[in-house]
Amino acid sequence: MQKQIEKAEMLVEALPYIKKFAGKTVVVKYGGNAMINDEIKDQVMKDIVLMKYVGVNPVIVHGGGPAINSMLAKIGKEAEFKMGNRVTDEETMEIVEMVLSGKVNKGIVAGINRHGGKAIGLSGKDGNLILARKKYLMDGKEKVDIGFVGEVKKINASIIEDLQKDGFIPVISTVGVDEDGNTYNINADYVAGAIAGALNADKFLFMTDVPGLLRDINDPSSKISVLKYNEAKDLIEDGTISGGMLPKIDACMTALDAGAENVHIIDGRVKHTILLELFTDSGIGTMIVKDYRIVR
Ligand SMILES: Nc1ncnc2c1ncn2[C@@H]1O[C@H](COP(=O)(O)OP(=O)(O)O)[C@@H](O)[C@H]1O
Ligand SMILES: CC(=O)N[C@@H](CCC(=O)OP(=O)(O)O)C(=O)O
Repeated sequence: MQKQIEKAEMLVEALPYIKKFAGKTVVVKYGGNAMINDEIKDQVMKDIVLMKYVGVNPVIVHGGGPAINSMLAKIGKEAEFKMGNRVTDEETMEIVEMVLSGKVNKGIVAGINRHGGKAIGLSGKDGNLILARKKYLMDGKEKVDIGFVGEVKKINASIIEDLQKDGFIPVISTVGVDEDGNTYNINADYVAGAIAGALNADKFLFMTDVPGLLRDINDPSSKISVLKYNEAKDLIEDGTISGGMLPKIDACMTALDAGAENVHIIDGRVKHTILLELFTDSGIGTMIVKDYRIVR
């Protein structure tokens, strides 16, 4: 009996947090590296369903880099990245679309629905949700062409809002399209940031494979709990923020600039990390706050 009472008390403790987020939009970027463990993945699906049941409106934007890499390996093709972007030729684009908008997207949709949620899967092509244009990298003053890689031109947020009104949980793969119907591969972090901004999300969560932003990447205890804009600039310049963390920090700032509130990088390998972040006072991960804008 005592155990049951303790469980009931835990639920009651969550009440103020549940009230705080009821009716609010929470954008979750679910990174490919956070999806690797099936057991944790199933818990994430349950957490998302629970969020919806207590009145929160989750929007899931997912990656799937590791799944793309393993499909490329199966056809004997090596993955190549430049400044965090996959070099995407025509054949790679086909694989990216099959893996992200097919296997990964439908896997998440089925996982949520299996636990009683009402998820609907979309790619950026559905209703022109993610209008894109070709992205070039800059190497000094030189433009570098990396193929069918895109950047977000516009998010048609009304599609997401309509689905939310009808009680659906939108699950979005980050394959974009331009006005001529060309397909683009877009880094999921950037899309998630643009969507969180376009929806004025009340909370934007990055689920990845580190405890948060680390001062020393080899030391999990060096986690930075709160990161301000001006500090981010220094940490980028001194190389502390590198690789896959760069687009995340960039996307956090884009989302904050566009009107999102409460942006966090959290560890997707930890059980119930979303629930911990939303419904308890345990300060997990790294919160990114806006003080003043980085000029770079
Ligand atoms: N300062 C830092 N703190 C934490 N992680 C960092 C940092 N700089 C670079 N990273 C890298 O960023 C990675 C997360 O990005 P990424 O691999 O793209 O994951 P995801 O698939 O979740 O998008 C970490 O695994 C880590 O290797
Ligand atoms: C252009 C570009 O790099 N696109 C990414 C899209 C998937 C992604 O971002 O997945 P994660 O979130 O798991 O890293 C890619 O092809 O890997």
